[in-house]
Amino acid sequence: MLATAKSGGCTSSSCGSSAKPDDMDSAIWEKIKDHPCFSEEAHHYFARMHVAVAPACNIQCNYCNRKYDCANESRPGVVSEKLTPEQALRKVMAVANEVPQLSVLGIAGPGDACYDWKKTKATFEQVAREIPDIKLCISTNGLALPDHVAELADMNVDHVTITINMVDPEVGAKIYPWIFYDHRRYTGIEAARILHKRQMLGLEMLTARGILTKINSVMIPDINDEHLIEVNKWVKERGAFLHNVMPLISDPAHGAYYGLTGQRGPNAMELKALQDRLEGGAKLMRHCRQCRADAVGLLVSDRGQEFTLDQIPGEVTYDPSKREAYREVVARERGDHVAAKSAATRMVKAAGSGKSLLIAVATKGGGRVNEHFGHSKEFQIYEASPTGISFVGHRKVEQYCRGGWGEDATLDGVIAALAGIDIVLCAKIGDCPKDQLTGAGIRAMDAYGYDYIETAISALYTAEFGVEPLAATA
Ligand SMILES: C[S@@+](CC[C@H](N)C(=O)[O-])C[C@H]1O[C@@H](n2cnc3c(N)ncnc32)[C@H](O)[C@@H]1O
Ligand code: SF4
Ligand code: SF4
Repeated sequence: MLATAKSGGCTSSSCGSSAKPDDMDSAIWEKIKDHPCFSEEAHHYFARMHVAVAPACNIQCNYCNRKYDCANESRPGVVSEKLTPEQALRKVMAVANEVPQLSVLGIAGPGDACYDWKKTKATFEQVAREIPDIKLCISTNGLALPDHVAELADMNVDHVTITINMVDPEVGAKIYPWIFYDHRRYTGIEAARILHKRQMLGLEMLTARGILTKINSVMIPDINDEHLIEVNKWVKERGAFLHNVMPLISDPAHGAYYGLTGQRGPNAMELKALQDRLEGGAKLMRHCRQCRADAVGLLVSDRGQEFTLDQIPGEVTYDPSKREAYREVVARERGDHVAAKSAATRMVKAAGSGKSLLIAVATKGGGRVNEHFGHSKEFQIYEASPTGISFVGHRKVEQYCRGGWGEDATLDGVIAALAGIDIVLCAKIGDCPKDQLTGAGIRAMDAYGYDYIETAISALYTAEFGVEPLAATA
């Protein structure tokens, strides 16, 4: 639960605070307020799980090879075991009993949820009967999507992700070697043209039904990076709710075409630079973790390996009590956090400094600086600037400290992953890693351990630029 919180509860300053952005429609807020992917704010509190019931796919992307599987590997398309809808139901109930943060069930392959439709539909129908309040979510390449939009609406699927990497078939032909559509295989420009038309049609149909759509785009340097500006315009015009520009993951060991031919992915700063250029267009998602098709838990930590079928009892009965109790705690904590956040933003703006800071935060959820430096498998990246405090992404790292000891080689990797970062905030850090970070030009501090992230950043920002912190009141 939120046991790491230093303070909480419904303080007088926070009572009645709502996390709903002022410019957001209440009906939309109701749909996203506990969806960790559709709301950055919600991802500090709520968890998703994917069930790998849809292995078949109707297209080939040059970056995807679903045959390669590794339990330690966290990337899309990877799973340890494929499930039948009945096994998936058992797993969802077992997870719901153990992970109180669970709010969303997604089907993200490992192939395509709309192409492997019968299993997707059977899974959703069975789960919705047992756990009616769970949100249902799918991820698709869009080719088969228009055939199923009406059924998605009937099943109350409020959230759909379409992967759209191009709106120009010339670009598409460099990403997709073939598609399988209407009982035959298409290649080259013709394949990309059909895929493009189906993706646009699917998006328009979802928008017409009020289903929230997130667009995933894989950023592939020199193939579609500049072109994603055009993609962002097209999807915004057709009502996309979010645009998630994700980096290509490319490694020859994964066996995908791009990895084998040396196509590189972007580094963290290149990704951020493109995302910054896209600001002002379709709203960006910057907190995607590119999860496995069997991921479980808060986005910050994948607990999927705790819930393989051999660890789940043969019969499971859903008990809603833990999820209900957690929601009550979150409702209180969240109001407190919102009030703290707006006070922090005011402080940063009032500092009147023209400068920016890039800050890496070690956290295990709840919106607080509450993870030890050496235990972190990722850092959440925030930018404090004259416009306020914003979440700008995350950097995955190898856990530096295992069993009380830190490996120098691992620390070198962590430092490399933190390139461009000014300050690291964590709950605890030893002298040795702190000195090495300092040597690399990155300051690390644990003075703000267990504070809300934004509260810590505002105190740091004002201290940094020589302005007295303002009273954190409304
Ligand atoms: C595995 S796919 C499953 C859903 C569906 N077939 C699709 O492509 O949207 C989930 C997401 O992972 C992305 N993905 C797969 N392999 C990737 C890679 N090597 N690098 C970055 N993203 C990748 C896909 O583009 C898609 O957005
Ligand atoms: S559509 Fe999805 S599952 Fe199919 S090849 Fe592309 S990334 Fe992989
Ligand atoms: S891959 Fe991204 S959008 Fe999908 S569940 Fe993970 S964080 Fe959410």
